[in-house]
Amino acid sequence: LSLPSFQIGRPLGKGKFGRVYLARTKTAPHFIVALKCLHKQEIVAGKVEKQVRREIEIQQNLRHPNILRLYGYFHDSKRIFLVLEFAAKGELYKQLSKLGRFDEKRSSRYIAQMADALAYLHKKHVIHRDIKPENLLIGELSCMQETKTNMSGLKGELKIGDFGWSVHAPSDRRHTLCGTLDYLPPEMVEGKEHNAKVDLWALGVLCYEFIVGAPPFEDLSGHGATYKRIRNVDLHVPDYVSAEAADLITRLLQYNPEDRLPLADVLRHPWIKKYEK
Ligand SMILES: CC(C)CCNC(=O)Cn1cc(-c2ccc3c(-c4nc5ccccc5[nH]4)n[nH]c3c2)cn1
Repeated sequence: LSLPSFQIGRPLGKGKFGRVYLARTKTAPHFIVALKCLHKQEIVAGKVEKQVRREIEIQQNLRHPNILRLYGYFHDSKRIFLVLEFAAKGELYKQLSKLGRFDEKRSSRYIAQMADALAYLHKKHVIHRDIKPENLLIGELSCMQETKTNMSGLKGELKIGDFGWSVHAPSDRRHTLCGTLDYLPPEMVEGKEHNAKVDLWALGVLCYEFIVGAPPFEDLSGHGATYKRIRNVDLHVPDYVSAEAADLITRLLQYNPEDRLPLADVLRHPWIKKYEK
């Protein structure tokens, strides 16, 4: 695996440490991949060498349909190249910005896929800690998967695209900084120690944002106001949201991490089961 074996295509986006390009292997079978180029001196300057090694280590060992694959990596004197899975339908948050919000069927299927991926991660003692629309991609469903997993009529399947990826796309809806604020649970806002249940809180925030089109505690008057709303779990569910969806959101957005609905129960929740067929 090395650079000359790839034909490089258009840029797909800018990650935190570098750019991502559409790429294809020169020899048959022609694999389409997302090739991410990291600059070594940026990693050294950013003192993130250990973090990048750890993220590569983690992502290389993960195998789940809703987690973006890292097929491998190679480097030359100045750069590290990550050979990542190509998600055919691109970045989820662009679809969310375009549509404003998703209907409950699509939201339910996406939340079920996220719960499945998080259950897999937690079993491997990986806490994601950064679940938000900017880190999610939408893949292509093969016709086989379409039938097998009853995802008929769904627009592709979700892929958690990062373990350290933030896009600085110009059209991003929110300033990257406060975007990260919206998904923080009370225990992290209050600087207490946290565990895997932070992902349950984030799943609740994600579910709300899919259906409503904005995160539940967003307060454009500033960080302090958002912190306060998170700490007070100041949640207002609009009345167009179905009772089952509101029930799942409320059971996840619990101040006390121990009170949050476990992933196994999320996957059995009526709002998830009702769209499974
Ligand atoms: C920090 C590093 C060591 C961890 C490894 N993970 C990443 O680098 C995370 N990452 C994933 C990407 C990424 C970005 C975009 C895509 C795409 C993609 N498909 C598209 C289709 C249409 C329009 C845009 C698209 N982007 N597929 N796979 C991707 C992968 C960028 N950074």
